[in-house]
Amino acid sequence: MARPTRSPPLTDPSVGPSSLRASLVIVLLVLAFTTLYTLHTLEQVRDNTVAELDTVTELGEKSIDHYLGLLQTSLHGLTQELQEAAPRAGQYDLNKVRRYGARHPELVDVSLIDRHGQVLVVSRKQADNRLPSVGQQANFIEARDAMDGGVDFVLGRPVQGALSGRWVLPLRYAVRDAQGQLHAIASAYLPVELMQTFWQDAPIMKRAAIGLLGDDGYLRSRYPVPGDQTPAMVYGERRRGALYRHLQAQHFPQQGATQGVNQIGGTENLNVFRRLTHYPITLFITLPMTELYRVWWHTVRTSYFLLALLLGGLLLAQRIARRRQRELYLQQQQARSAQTRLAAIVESSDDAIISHNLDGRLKSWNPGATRLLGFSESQALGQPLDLIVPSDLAADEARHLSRVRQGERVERIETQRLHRDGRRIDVEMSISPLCDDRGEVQGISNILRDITARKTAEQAIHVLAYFDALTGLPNRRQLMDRLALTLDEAQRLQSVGALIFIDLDHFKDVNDARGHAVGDAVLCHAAATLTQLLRKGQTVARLGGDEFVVLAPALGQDLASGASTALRLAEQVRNELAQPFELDGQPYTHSASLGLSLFPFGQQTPADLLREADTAMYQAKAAGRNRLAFFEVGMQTHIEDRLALENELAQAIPQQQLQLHLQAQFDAEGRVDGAELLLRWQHPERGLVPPDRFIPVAEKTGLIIALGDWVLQQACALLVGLRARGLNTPLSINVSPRQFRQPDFVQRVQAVLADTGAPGCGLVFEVTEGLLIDDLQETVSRMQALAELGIRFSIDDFGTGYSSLVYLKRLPLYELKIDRSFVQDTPGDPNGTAIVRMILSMAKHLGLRVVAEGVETQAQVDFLVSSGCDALQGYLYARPTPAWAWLEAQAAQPPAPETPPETPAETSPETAVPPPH
Ligand SMILES: Nc1nc2c(ncn2[C@@H]2O[C@H](COP(=O)(O)OP(=O)(O)OP(=O)(O)O)[C@@H](O)[C@H]2O)c(=O)[nH]1
Repeated sequence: MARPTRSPPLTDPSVGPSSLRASLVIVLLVLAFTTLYTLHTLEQVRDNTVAELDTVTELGEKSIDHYLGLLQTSLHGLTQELQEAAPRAGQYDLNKVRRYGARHPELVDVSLIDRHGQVLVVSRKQADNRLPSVGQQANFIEARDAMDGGVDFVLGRPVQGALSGRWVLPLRYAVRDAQGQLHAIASAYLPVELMQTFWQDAPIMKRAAIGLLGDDGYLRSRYPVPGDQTPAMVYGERRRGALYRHLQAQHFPQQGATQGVNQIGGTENLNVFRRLTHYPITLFITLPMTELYRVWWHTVRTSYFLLALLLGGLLLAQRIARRRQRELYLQQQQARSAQTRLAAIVESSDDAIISHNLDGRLKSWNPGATRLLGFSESQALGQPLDLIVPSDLAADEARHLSRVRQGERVERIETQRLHRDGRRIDVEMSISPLCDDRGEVQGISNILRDITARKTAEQAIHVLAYFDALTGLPNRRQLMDRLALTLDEAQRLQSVGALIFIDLDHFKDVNDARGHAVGDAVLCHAAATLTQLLRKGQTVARLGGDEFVVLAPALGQDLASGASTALRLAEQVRNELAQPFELDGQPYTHSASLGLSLFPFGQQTPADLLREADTAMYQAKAAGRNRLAFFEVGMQTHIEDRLALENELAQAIPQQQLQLHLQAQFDAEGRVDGAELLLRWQHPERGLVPPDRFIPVAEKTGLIIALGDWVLQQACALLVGLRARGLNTPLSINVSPRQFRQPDFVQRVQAVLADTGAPGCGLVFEVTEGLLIDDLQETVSRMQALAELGIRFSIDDFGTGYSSLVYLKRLPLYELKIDRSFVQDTPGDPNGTAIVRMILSMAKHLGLRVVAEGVETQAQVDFLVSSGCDALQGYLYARPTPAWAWLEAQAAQPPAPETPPETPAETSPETAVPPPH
């Protein structure tokens, strides 16, 4: 494992200056943008408003200028009329003034005033007919001064009528003499309300006001007049507000706009103005800035709303991003500290913690791994995993790794790893996948724990628990375990095994005479001797003291064969133990008594079996020691006898103890129609051994092959003898399945026929139905091969096996032999009779000859002959006779005998029974 390196400390980006800076930048940007936008839009709104109001002032100026022009022209007309009609200066036709006043009802008090201010005439009738003087009135004086300066028309500042109390605009026109000197002034008053009607329909904005401001600083008109202002306040005072100050300062410019605090209302207003073309008056529209702002707000509020949304969104996004960063920071911090902790744990762990990539190259290696496996980190890293995996465990390892590659974990398995010095170390191993963020397996980690000490302890415990300390052999516990398993298996497979209980004879004496140590050595020697005798699957155990047990399973498939093998094994054990040996140069001999029990029997338990063998061993001790005893009563004798028979049968052929007997078969007329050869064993001590005793032994031991060959030889020789004597009697011999199935059976038969010169057609091979069951195909082809040599086939003991027309049809058969058990049942037993009839009918149907075996009574003969049986064989006709003697007897008889042959001297009395007719 690479050493943990100190990583630079993590800083929380969500609380750092950069985060604050980011927020600040956003806010500043938005503020800057907002300001610029505000200024820009405000300016736009202002420009638009100014443009809009300017259009209105332009129109207003034209119409008011025109209107005043009309008034001026009208008054000019009056003055011309007065001048032209005056015979001399000052002698004016005052009626013209009155008539003019009557024609212009919109004008209040049309009058003519002399230059001193004395009213000469006034259009409106005065109550007392007195004409006042206005010579002291400021606006008269101002007008006269202006007219003296050459101005003809003066639109004076508003005044309140002395009589009407109405505020009016004085219009004055100069009446001059022939020299152009001012002589009189024609006056008319225009009510300010009349002027206001001009503006009522003007397209100006709500809360805006429109008006006319004279260069003298007095308003000529204003619409509307705010409710808190009296006409005197509006028209009677000289203006001091921003507009007038601006006009004054700018020397009354033609047009323009200015902003400032208004005198009326005291509000900050935008003033747009245009000077009348022909009069010293400026038309203005004044609009409170609040109205402008309102319009501006109306224009921009959607944008501000969107902007606010944007800002809110940005701040929210930034807040979320900050939170994310914080979470990430915390996660990283946790991961970092977990990593540090893990690295420390890995570093200090006693376990080997290693990892490798998917190609099996080692990627990390902790000090624990160095301690456990001897390789330093630098020696191990980059090396293949095989460095530490024993080659015989590579397949296991590959299996584990393929599971881990699928994402599984392999937990706490016990295995071994290679140390640098080549030792194998027992380890407990857990393997886990190392996955990337997406869960893909990128590597594999191994945690290896040294379990050598535990294994050694387990081993020691196991040895103590299951092995005998002195001899190292399995002890009683282990024996009982194995016995239980073996017994189960034997019961399942139905194979016979044996348990041999061995107790050394007089072992106590060894201890007493030579000491315990020598006694121990003797026990070890016995253990070694027994171990050497063991075959695969067999167990020898020491129960304690001088008691040993040999467990030998699967000695045979049946009791007889199992028992005889067990007996041989036990004899061998006894023999070997009885062999003299040396200990420290001293010769020793000892013997042992053996008890033998076979299994499985019924519900035998391991304890039963051990007790039985023990009991048998005590019998052996009681019988004089150095011997063996079977637990089963009578079995020993039986087995011993059978073993002896096996040995003796092997000698029977070379010692010419076998004989061939012959039993003739007769046809319905009592003529010899054939003969069956029967094997007899004439034992020197046992006398005549019956075939049912030695044939099974021969079958089991394989001696049947040799016996079969001998019989075939003899039969052929006999056949040749018969033919030499002019007899064609066919001879039947029994062929055992084992003999028939020899791979070279056909060749052997062929060779014997050739050797002896016997004709194949003189031989009938009797086979049992059992032969036909296994591998029918092979049987058929072999029979056909033999049939080609002329040999015919007969099914022996027909009816006791698996009769089936299927195979009967397929076989090259010559005859069927009805088993004696059915023949004996005829004609009395209806079942037997029915079976025999059925066989006869079937044989007839298949065209086969039928021979009835075991015919003993005339009633049977009568039944069989009447039922169509072809040949009869049995004691009623002839007992088995030594074959060569029979041959001689046959040769001596005249040919074509009508009656069955006389039985030879040694035959039984039954053979003398007269033949059936
Ligand atoms: N040397 C030695 N002797 C042992 C050990 N365990 C038991 N013995 C002795 O073995 C002897 C067993 O004797 P037995 O089998 O009862 O009697 P025996 O002398 O063999 O006589 P038989 O069995 O009747 O032929 C006893 O004297 C035990 O003390 C051992 O581990 N070592």
